[in-house]
Amino acid sequence: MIKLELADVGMRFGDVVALEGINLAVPRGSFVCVVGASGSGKSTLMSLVAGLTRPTSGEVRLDGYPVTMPGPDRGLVLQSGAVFPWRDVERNVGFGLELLPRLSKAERSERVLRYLEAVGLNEFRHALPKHLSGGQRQRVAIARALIVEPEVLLLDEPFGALDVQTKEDMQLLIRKVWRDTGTTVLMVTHDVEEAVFLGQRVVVLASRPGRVAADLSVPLGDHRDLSVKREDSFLALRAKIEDLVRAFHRTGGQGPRQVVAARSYTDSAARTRSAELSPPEPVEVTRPDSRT
Ligand SMILES: Nc1ncnc2c1ncn2[C@@H]1O[C@H](COP(=O)(O)OP(=O)(O)OP(=O)(O)O)[C@@H](O)[C@H]1O
Repeated sequence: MIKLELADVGMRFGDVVALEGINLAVPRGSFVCVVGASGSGKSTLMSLVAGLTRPTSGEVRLDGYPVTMPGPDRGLVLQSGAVFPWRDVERNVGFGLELLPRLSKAERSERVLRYLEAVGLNEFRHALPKHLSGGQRQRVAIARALIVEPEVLLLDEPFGALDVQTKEDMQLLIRKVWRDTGTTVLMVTHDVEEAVFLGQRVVVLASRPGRVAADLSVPLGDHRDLSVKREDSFLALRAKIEDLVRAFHRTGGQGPRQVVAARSYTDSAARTRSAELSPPEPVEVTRPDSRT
């Protein structure tokens, strides 16, 4: 059942420990969001899962096999919504299929059409990216990642640059795509509201070093519309997670005495029950080393 797994993953950049002892299992078909303050290692984690970089310790596994490089089994969408400016929408979306030579021309056309429709871009199929809005360009990037029908969709702050209205449209779109295709989604975002709305689980990263501080289930069911964001249970969970992000965030340069959380909190039991969640008590501790 486990699809994607990070086993004791660590990542150092010289003296900087970006990630340390990350253990995370993303089961097949699930939607997991990772949140954390700036510098907590979210993009580093995504880059490891995408296979763009290798961890300095531990292993990322997909279906039990180590991830060592990028592959069509993982579709990656970045905040920038990188698209080829010289290709029209249709040829941008169809790009990934060029790497799948076994498909016939008719199959390619059918798939391009299906994914253009899925992201609502059919009428823009012949437009160049420079004539699209930011949200439309991001739809192109999502369709291009989805069209190869990856095992796992990796979303790295994909809606970070969009206005609120477009962002919410995209959130609804990605939930629909997830439900319709049954793909596995791992998303990193600094937006806690977005993480709670989209995820079945929200993983909180502590910073310096990046590690899993909390892993909470979102007991909101899989059929959500935007009105859920105003419900008390949603607002309460959002507030708890925002408190956790704050509690586990360390800023540098403050000397040996820092406010950090004393222990990690992993609500693994909550993955199988819709239970009341309780955050850790952030406490003031004296760190043995003063390196920040
Ligand atoms: N190539 C690199 N070389 C050196 N340090 C790096 C490199 N990439 C990341 N880091 C460091 O690793 C830590 C985690 O960075 P990362 O970009 O993964 O955090 P993040 O949570 O994605 O931050 P943000 O939300 O600001 O994008 C930071 O301290 C960062 O300075």
